[in-house]
Amino acid sequence: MASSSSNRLDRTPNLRVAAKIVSDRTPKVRVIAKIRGFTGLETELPSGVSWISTKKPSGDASETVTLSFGEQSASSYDVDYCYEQNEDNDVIFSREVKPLISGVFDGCNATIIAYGARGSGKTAVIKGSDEKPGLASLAMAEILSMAERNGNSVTISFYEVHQERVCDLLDTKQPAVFVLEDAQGKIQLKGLSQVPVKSISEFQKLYVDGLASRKPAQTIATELPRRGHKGLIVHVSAPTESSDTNSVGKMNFVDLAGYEDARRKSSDGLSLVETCKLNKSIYALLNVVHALSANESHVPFRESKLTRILQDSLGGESRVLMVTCLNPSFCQDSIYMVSLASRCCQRAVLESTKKIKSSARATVHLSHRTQIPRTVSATTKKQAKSRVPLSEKKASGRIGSVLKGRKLFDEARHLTTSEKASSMSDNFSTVEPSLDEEEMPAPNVTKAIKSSGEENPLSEVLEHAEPTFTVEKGNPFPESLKQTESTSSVENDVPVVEGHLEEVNLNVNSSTKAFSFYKEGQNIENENKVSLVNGDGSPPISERLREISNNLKSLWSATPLSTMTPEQNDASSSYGLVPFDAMEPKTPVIDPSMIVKNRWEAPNVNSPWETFSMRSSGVKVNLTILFIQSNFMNQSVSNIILLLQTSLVQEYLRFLNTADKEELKRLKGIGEKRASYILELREESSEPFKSLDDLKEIGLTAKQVNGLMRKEVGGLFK
Ligand SMILES: Nc1ncnc2c1ncn2[C@@H]1O[C@H](COP(=O)(O)OP(=O)(O)OP(=O)(O)O)[C@@H](O)[C@H]1O
Repeated sequence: MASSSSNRLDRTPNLRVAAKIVSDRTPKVRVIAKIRGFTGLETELPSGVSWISTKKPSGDASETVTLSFGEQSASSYDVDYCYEQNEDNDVIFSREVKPLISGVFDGCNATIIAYGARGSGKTAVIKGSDEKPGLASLAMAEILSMAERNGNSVTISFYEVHQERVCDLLDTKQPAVFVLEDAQGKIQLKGLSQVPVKSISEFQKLYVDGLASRKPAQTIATELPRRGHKGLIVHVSAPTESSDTNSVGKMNFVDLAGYEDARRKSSDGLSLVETCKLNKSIYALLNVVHALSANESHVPFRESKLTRILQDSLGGESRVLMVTCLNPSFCQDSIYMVSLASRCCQRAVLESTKKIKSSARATVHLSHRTQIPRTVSATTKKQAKSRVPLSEKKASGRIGSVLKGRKLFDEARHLTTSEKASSMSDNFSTVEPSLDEEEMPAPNVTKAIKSSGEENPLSEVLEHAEPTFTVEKGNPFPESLKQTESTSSVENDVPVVEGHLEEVNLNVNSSTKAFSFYKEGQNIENENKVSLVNGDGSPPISERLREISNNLKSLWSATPLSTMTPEQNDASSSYGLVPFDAMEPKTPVIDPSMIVKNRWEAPNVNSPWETFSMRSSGVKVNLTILFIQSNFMNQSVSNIILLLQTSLVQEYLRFLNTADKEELKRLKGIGEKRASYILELREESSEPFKSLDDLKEIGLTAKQVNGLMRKEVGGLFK
């Protein structure tokens, strides 16, 4: 098997060249993606049509590849390389893994991590099958032959981390494995067996065949479904003069449990608590990889069992290969996983972004350690304390800039924007941008909802309706989106941990941001009603909504509604609306008595205020009709509503970019000070407000902006 792979490599000179390039320039962390092939149950798309498109600069494995999702490439993310459906494990092995093996024999540990959404092909990549051996088998064959040449010995350990408990998969009689740190800081896995391996068939027996028959005892006892992270350690040792061996290096293969949004019902019956724990450990690993990739001085290894186990194979001189596995058909979790993966390889991107931003605007703290507040109530108090007038904030530097920093993959992502701002403000000696009293409504007070289950903080799952959209698996462009009730975040006593802030560098356009932000606005009250720290490790509402909005945009183009002509378009005609592109809704064509016709055109409009009020009222009329009708109609209406809302946001931003001071003050929430400040920003840039995020520049948090927008459009967004 391995020899067939190496034969193939020998016959393919450019693979050898690629392998050399990788080995010469190999960074500490490399993030690649692999799109898995279609299974028999999935409908293959016609040739040339793909849900994921890849932009490879020159097809070279050494250059960054941009992955885009959906027909209109609504979301795109960079990774170091992407392997297509037709590229098998042996290609990945030759290019990515083989160059790391010689390093292992030189004492440089390596870790290969397959991660991604459920069913994205992680096991197929790591373990593989008889026909298509996985990276572990291919590497093992190479390691064994090198060991034979060099006189080294090889042993393997195989473990599973399940709900933060570690068990030995090669010796199921072992009750548990303990992760200990010795006086020298070396990690010891007490209770984990190391089994000598001399041939690939022995390895197959232990690892591939053995996996099925050596199910951990707990599973057999309880028959509960079990989803954990599986790790294989291949130890290479050198003989010593005594009978002992000296460890030379090791190679780890990790098949992470599939990520699944905790707010959806688990597809394999995992409880919410279990899914939360699992996701939390995925975030912990990503945090570590990000910190390593960004060369942070602090790497949060202690955040999970898995990162503890891998500590000496991730840190130091070790090399890490992240294989982001992608489902070939629509999968929202896949997009989310790629977005996180891409942050781990944004080394250069972050630097360049920093330069651009700092010249144009205020300095943004890109990497900063901070603490997550213990409880929500503590955060709220801090928030109240930190309010200072806008003028003072301005004097102390450009307000809101620091808000662009964002905690990476952990619990802080579950804080509302204002809380994030608050927690950051404490660290940056900056403040939560407040609303001037005379200008703005009093902020909502965050209520922490107490969990009645003392032992289990997640036992009382609140059933607030934060909508999530799910689509049928196997259909890359589902025609309808199904709205499901989902569980909310719940209060969890989050331990104080250290993490990293990075600049938000979501590769989405401004319209997308505006779009998603508005959706966020719909839920912000729900966010406020429940406690804000979610211990589940699942993404925050804003992040999820941003994804959802991206997906909606791409799905929109794939629905019959968007592709039909107006006459064919049942949905739009029955609602009295003409089809529109995302940013330019047109006048509805139904019942003239219900619709304000041609307000979009606004031929004799003279001022930005008139334009804004006419156009926005046009949208409001459409929205009103849709809201009335949507009680009876299918999900497509919701899509239209969202797009109309987006257009309203665009009008609002356009107004902020063009209105004079007096006109600005006509907006709710904009007073003398804020209007002056907007004009100042416009002196620096002709169009300072490209998305609602940019409103942070005038000291408004997401929640506050949402309040403003809701005031502007009345109750339409409730
Ligand atoms: N290259 C491929 N071509 C066709 N089918 C594949 C390919 N890779 C994986 N599959 C199939 O896709 C399904 C999911 O694969 P796999 O079990 O490897 O995913 P996973 O990410 O490990 O799943 P989980 O999240 O449940 O651990 C399996 O039925 C597998 O046979």
